[in-house]
Amino acid sequence: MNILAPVRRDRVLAELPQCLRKEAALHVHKDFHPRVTSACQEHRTGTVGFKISKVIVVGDLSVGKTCLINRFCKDTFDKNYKATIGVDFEMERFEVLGVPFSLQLWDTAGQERFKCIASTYYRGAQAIIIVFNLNDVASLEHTKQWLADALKENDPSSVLLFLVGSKKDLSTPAQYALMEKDALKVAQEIKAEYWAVSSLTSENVREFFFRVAALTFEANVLAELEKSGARHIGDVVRINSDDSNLYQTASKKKPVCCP
Ligand SMILES: Nc1nc2c(ncn2[C@@H]2O[C@H](COP(=O)(O)OP(=O)(O)OP(=O)(O)O)[C@@H](O)[C@H]2O)c(=O)[nH]1
Ligand SMILES: [Mg+2]
Repeated sequence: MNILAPVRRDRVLAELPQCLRKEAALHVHKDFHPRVTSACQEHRTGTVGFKISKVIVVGDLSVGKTCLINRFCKDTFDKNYKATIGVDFEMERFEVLGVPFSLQLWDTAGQERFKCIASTYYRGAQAIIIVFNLNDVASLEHTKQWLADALKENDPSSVLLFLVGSKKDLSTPAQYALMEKDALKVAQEIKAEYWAVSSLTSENVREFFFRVAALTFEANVLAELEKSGARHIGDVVRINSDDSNLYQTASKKKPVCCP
């Protein structure tokens, strides 16, 4: 008997959500990898349906990490700043191509004095979301350090990276355009997918988390297929091997940001 409540209707993904900017995307395929689609149709997704994927959210203090998670998970927004002390987490259940899939979203503290507690929770992440404030260029500059710290505890060759500009509602179109230019450069450098969101207005929040869920799911199923012997039938699974993968040529083994 399944004791878990059914997945909410608005957490069902039947198609691959698209990236925000093609210049800085993890990949630009229109659909899920064909091997993933067929594995889901044929119920060959192994343990993926039972797994919980860990996603960590890092970035400077007050950039809006907690608000971003709360907007998606609870559809709430608090205009008062309450610093996260250490870490907090939320569970989100999805259904992707008919397969249940769960994300554990770890909200970490940006304040220096809580950082050492928070960093002990970085390990085992399948995706890292680095948040900066679109109205504060220093917070963008600090993203590389946040990433370097998070990667010390994780495998850079398999973790998915997202660079998220927050508080989009506070910038004028001209200011946004300027900041976006710099942010796209950073995203390309660190091989992250770029997003811009507003937790106040909800702009792109749902689209962003759906993309995180979809890409994490896809990577999990491909890894599962590879593990279950895809190599034996001469059909090697390589997530980064397709032409339309923007970041295919550079090795992900050693990100630019890491010493
Ligand atoms: N206008 C606007 N304000 C926002 C937005 N997101 C967050 N804020 C405000 O920014 C402040 C900080 O937000 P938090 O989500 O608590 O920031 P945080 O990154 O979790 O901060 P730490 O927990 O200290 O690391 C709060 O006053 C929020 O109301 C947004 O999209 N638009
Ligand atoms: Mg917080």
